[in-house]
Amino acid sequence: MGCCFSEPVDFDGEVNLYHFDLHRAVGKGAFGKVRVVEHKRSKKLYALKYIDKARCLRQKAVANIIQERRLLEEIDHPFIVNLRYAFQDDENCFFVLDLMLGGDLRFHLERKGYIQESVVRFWVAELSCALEYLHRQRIIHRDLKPDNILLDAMGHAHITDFNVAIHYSERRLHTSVAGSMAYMAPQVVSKKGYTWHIDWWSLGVTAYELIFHKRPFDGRSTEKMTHSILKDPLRFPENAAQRCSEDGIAALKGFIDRDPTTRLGCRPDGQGIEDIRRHPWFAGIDWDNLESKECQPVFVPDMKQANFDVSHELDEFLMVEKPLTHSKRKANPDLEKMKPELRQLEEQFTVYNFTSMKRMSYYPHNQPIVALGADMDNTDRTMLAHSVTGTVQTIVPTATVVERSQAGSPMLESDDRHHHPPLPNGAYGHGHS
Ligand SMILES: Nc1ncnc2c1ncn2[C@@H]1O[C@H](COP(=O)(O)OP(=O)(O)OP(=O)(O)O)[C@@H](O)[C@H]1O
Repeated sequence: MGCCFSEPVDFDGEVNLYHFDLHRAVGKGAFGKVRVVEHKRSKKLYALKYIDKARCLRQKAVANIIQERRLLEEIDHPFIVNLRYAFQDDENCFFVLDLMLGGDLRFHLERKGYIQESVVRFWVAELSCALEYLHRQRIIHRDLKPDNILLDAMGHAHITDFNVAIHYSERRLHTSVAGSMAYMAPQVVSKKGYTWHIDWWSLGVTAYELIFHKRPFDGRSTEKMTHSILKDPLRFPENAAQRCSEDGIAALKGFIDRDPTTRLGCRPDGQGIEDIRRHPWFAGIDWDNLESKECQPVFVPDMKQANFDVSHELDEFLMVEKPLTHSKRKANPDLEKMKPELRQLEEQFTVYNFTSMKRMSYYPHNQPIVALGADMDNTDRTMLAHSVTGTVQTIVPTATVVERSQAGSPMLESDDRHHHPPLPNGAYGHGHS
């Protein structure tokens, strides 16, 4: 959808939606859509995630959005979906993120039925680098699962969705229940206190699910699920040997270890990544080239078809949902007259522009991390030509709609931020679908 606003765009002023051309919708989040955008001056492609302020207020998620915005500002890593710009208009808050045209792992799992061990091993290696980096930045993701891992057009894996991520400190353990139940570590569900070790458990559960298309712990109610996570022995399907090598099974057992002091990746000195690098499952990984994205991914997404659920844009096409349009901000909004949460968004969801602002760390001893750059290479541009062309008004679906099974809605029972009302199933969350 091109901009019909005739005034020239002020690229030297603060970044806003007029700096971008809007293309296809590629995903749907809890508070709005995700669509491909092109920066009008640099011609680079990004993903625009927009958050409907009114919906965000109704679901009492303002603090989460601001927290996500702040955390993303501190992060820049090759295997993380990095923030490039942030801004707001009167209706929405916007995140402009690295574009991932390869789809999320839930999509691929549903499409394929299960994922080959060698593919999962490669992703786990890349994701291990990202997790080690996050933990060094003192961030716990808390919601690692196939839905929150996105592939770029080449097939490299990236962590996204920092909705319930938090900073940790050595001084206290967290007790809030946050994340998606099936992937929660025993230390989360038991409420006895946890820190960054929990992300390695979730990575293990994710890898298990991708290989066997089955989760290791399950239960129809919160109680049964909690019991399963705390007590059920880790079992593997009967045909496990056909899908996974002994080294692979050993690595899964290493990550899905109830004891965080012996869990793979969790050495007390923070050097657990060394144990992963040395683990026989990863023997074939060239770790030095891996982090610089010089290793060829084992699975390359098929870019001739859409790697996302195309029904998202049908909502707009059929006018079920209002399409996103460029709109000018009201000059000088009266903060005094605003609802407190709206005012908080107005004041705290500040503008971010990676080209002019250094990555901020809220921890003084951490050096600011210089942005790595968000170059969209020619491969991505070609992919766009194949799969993301067209404007929202003229879009017709080009691929079969794949049913996405929900992996359990993310939930947050917060002592870290604010309280969220219980969902009908008794879990706590902010109404994610
Ligand atoms: N950077 C990106 N590039 C391409 N697609 C993306 C990108 N970010 C998100 N998407 C797509 O949009 C979907 C929703 O995004 P995301 O999970 O970040 O939203 P959310 O509001 O946090 O939603 P939820 O918490 O319900 O998962 C993703 O599952 C993915 O398919």
